[in-house]
Amino acid sequence: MQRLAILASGSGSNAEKIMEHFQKSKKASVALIASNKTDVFVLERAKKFQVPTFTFSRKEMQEGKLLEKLKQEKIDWVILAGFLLKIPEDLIRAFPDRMVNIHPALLPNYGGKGMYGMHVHEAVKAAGDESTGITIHLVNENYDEGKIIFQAATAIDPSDTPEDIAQKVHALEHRYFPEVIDSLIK
Ligand SMILES: Nc1nc2c(c(=O)[nH]1)N[C@@H](CN(C=O)c1ccc(C(=O)N[C@@H](CCC(=O)O)C(=O)O)cc1)CN2
Ligand SMILES: NCC(=O)N[C@@H]1O[C@H](COP(=O)([O-])[O-])[C@@H](O)[C@H]1O
Repeated sequence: MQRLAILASGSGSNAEKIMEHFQKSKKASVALIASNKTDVFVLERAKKFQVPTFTFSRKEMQEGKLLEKLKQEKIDWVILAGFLLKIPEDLIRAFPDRMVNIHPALLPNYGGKGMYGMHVHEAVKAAGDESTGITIHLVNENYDEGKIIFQAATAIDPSDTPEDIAQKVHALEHRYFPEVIDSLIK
C-alpha cells in the first residue's frame, strides 16, 4: 500500500477530494496532511477523514524537519495541493518523480513566483483569455517548470468574474487530480 502525504496551505478542497478518492483504495492511502499554516481549514478536513496532520514553518522546512517527518511516516508520494512555499531541492531529490503539484492554469502560461490562487484567475481575466484550465506536473527546483503530466481546459465567458473562473478551475481540479494521482501509482 503506497503512502501519500498532501501538502496544503489553505482550504484543502483538493486534499478532501484526494482523501475521498483513496478512502477505499487497495493501492494507496493518504497517510499525512502537512501544512505551513496552523489555522487553515485543510487541517479540519484531515480530522474528518482521521488523517494525521503535521504543521511546520518555512524555517523548519528549510532545516529538514519536514523531510524528517516524511521519512518517519514512510511516505512514498508527496502531493502539493495549494501549497504556497517553494520546496527545497533536498526534499525534491528525496522523492524523484514522486512529487506532484497542481497549478490552476494552463502552464507555461500564468506560472512562476506570485502566480497562486486568485492572482492567477485575476491575471487570466485581465488578459481577456477565452479559456483557462489546470496543469498537473512533477515538481522541480523552480516554480511550475516540472514535467507536465496532465492538462484540462475550460471555456471562459466574457461575463465571468475571476471568482467564476476560480469555480470552473476548481471543478476541473476536483474531477481530475485524484484520478491522475491514482494513474501514477503502480
Ligand atoms: N520547488 C517547487 N516548489 C513549489 C512548486 C514547484 O513547482 N517547485 N509549486 C508550488 C505551487 N505553486 C504553483 O503551482 C506556487 C505556489 C506559490 C507561489 C508563490 O509565489 N509563493 C509566494 C509565497 C506565498 C506565501 O508565502 O503565502 C512566494 O514565493 O513569494 C508560486 C507558485 C509549491 N512549491
Ligand atoms: N500555484 C499554486 C496554486 O495556486 N494552487 C491552487 O491553490 C488552490 C488550492 O485550493 P484548495 O485549498 O481548495 O485545494 C487550487 O486551485 C490550486 O490549483
